[in-house]
Amino acid sequence: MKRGYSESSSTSLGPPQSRFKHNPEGDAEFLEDETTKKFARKVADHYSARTNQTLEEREASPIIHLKKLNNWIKSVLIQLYARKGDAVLDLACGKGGDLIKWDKAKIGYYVGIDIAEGSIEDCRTRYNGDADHHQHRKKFTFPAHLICGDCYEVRLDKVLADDAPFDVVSCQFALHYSWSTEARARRALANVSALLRPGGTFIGTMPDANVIIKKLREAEGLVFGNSVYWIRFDEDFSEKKFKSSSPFGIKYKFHLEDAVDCPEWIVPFHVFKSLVEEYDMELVLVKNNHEFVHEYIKKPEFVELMRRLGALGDGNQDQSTLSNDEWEVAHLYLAFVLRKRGEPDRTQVNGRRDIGKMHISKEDQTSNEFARQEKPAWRYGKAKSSTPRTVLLATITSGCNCSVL
Ligand SMILES: C[S@@+](CC[C@H](N)C(=O)[O-])C[C@H]1O[C@@H](n2cnc3c(N)ncnc32)[C@H](O)[C@@H]1O
Repeated sequence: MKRGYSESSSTSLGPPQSRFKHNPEGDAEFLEDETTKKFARKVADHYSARTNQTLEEREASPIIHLKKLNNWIKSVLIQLYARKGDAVLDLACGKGGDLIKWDKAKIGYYVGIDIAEGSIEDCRTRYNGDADHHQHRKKFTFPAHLICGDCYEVRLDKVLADDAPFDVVSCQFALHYSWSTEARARRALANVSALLRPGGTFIGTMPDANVIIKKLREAEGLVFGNSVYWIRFDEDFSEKKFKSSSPFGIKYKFHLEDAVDCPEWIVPFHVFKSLVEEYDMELVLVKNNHEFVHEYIKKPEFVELMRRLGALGDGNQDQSTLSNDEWEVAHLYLAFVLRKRGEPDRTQVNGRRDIGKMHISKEDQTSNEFARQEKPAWRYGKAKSSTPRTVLLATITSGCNCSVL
């Protein structure tokens, strides 16, 4: 496993695979139609255009407490599942907002990938010591490799052959962007599975389909929301029913003040759960973010972190706290933990916890809003024909603490 400096490079790849069977070694090209590409670009452009905020701008955000709450949730996941020396793959890493969290976990190596060029550039700046944000911050203790590319289209096992296997893969608030087609959803999971070591952990946060569909069904029309967000479904879904044969491509427009304004896709969790099993991963934990907060806020180490982050005020003079509307947005998301099947190679594991202790409790099973419709079980859709293409990935590599580019 390479952990030091390697040259920047461009890689041209065409993602292979059968669409309907897990076939990691398959080499048939799968192709995306123009609409899929257009939406992936729309998402990339949206995030790319979001500039870094100053500390003052950030504090003035109408969703500042929600941002802090989300950071707390991600920190808890990282503290629970990352261990000293771990090799970490951060899929859809964005501007590197989790770099400090990984540093606190004392990881040994970090690879961050995002489709948005602007975000990867901001991530690089942050890693190298951004003047505005981390003026007094010490350098990160782990070497990093940053890549701009589409994690849901490209075969990352080829791109990251020298970096794998990883102990932890993380995909925070981003996996649902892969659910625009079955091929992309499969590519995302095939990438995670191929890059995790046996016994390795996949942690993430994504929209909770059950909550969103329930809200849609309760709404008068196809739009619902509050003062900080709205969600709008297309007319195609005016009956608010979803065919069990098509669990992919259920698109809605998501607007979150000062954060998101782009197309997103529903991830029916029970389909997700059966799909991850095809890719040799098993569910360890799933909790709606409300439940996640209620559970982990009870633990002394995480209460203190919450106080420091200030999502619920600092317990002293600072009376400001999460608004009801921000709390409603938190309900739209869930946190999950998956484990790659197989026995970890103990000679290569960096003193991590006994993973045998993890289990799925009864409460971890989410209620299934989809089951209310007439066809309870989802089946996977049929393939559409497609034409060949290749994908360019630009990679930026940094050695131990050295600035890059
Ligand atoms: C809500 S942001 C989350 C960023 C980061 N994970 C965090 O928690 O701060 C979603 C991220 O997903 C990235 N993204 C969306 N589609 C992607 C794709 N196909 N490949 C890689 N990144 C993608 C976006 O560019 C954006 O940075």
